[in-house]
Amino acid sequence: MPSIVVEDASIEFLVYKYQKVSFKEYIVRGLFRKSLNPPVKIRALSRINFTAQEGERIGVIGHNGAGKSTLLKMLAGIYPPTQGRCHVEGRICSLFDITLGFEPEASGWENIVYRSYLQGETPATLRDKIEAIAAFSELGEFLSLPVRNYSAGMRMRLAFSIATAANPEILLIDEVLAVGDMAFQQKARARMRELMSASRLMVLVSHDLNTIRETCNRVLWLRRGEIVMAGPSESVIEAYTQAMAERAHAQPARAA
Ligand SMILES: Nc1ncnc2c1ncn2[C@@H]1O[C@H](COP(=O)(O)OP(=O)(O)OP(=O)(O)O)[C@@H](O)[C@H]1O
Repeated sequence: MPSIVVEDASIEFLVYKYQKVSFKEYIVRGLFRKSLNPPVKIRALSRINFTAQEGERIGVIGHNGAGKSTLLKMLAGIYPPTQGRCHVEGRICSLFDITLGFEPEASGWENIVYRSYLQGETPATLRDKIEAIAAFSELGEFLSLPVRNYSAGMRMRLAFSIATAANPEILLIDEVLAVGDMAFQQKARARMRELMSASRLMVLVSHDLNTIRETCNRVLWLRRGEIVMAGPSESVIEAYTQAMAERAHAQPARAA
């Protein structure tokens, strides 16, 4: 049975202020015996606790930089927690950063095969799906060409067609994807809806509160890496919108 258990999990990133240290900086900082490029700690998630079981549809909301994508990446196993524990049981499909990691010199067909294997397909299961993936992408003859020749939209179509062909137990989605042109977007939205209703556990990050309201039964509201509130979608969204309204109201007053 798919499940998620997150216990006291935190994630910290160490970032360096400068990508390169200029000669001037080298001299000035050397003069004052300061470290040339000291690392800065960014605490993206702080002591997160939550569990999710089969049948749950969890929405994650919050301001820019609140830690939503980091939470999703932790669940996908991309960022392990630097403290605490994150245990996810079940086959995962991650719908974010989907165009990363294509083999540019390989053809569209070859990329379908490589990626599908990474998603857990076997030669036997892929045999039944490969034509459907190709047809959904509508890339036709282009599938025989190296992916480096594709436009950004074509790459997105291919990535989306492959990623959504999996039958995951756990679906992790960051924002609603804008994929390809208008006609393809309609098709993609329908495919997303099918996937969402077929998945047994879903976590959706979005700024679109209507989408969250329509799709999720539980919501986590994050602020500066912490959970401010967790509970039934309607009550968390209401509290969040109220906090946003108060904030918008307070800002002009402060500026005045
Ligand atoms: N790979 C990384 N290296 C360093 N810092 C990072 C990294 N990824 C995220 N952060 C930092 O972690 C914090 C949370 O970022 P995150 O992308 O999770 O926020 P978010 O809520 O998804 O924001 P948005 O709504 O803008 O997409 C930010 O301060 C960000 O700068």
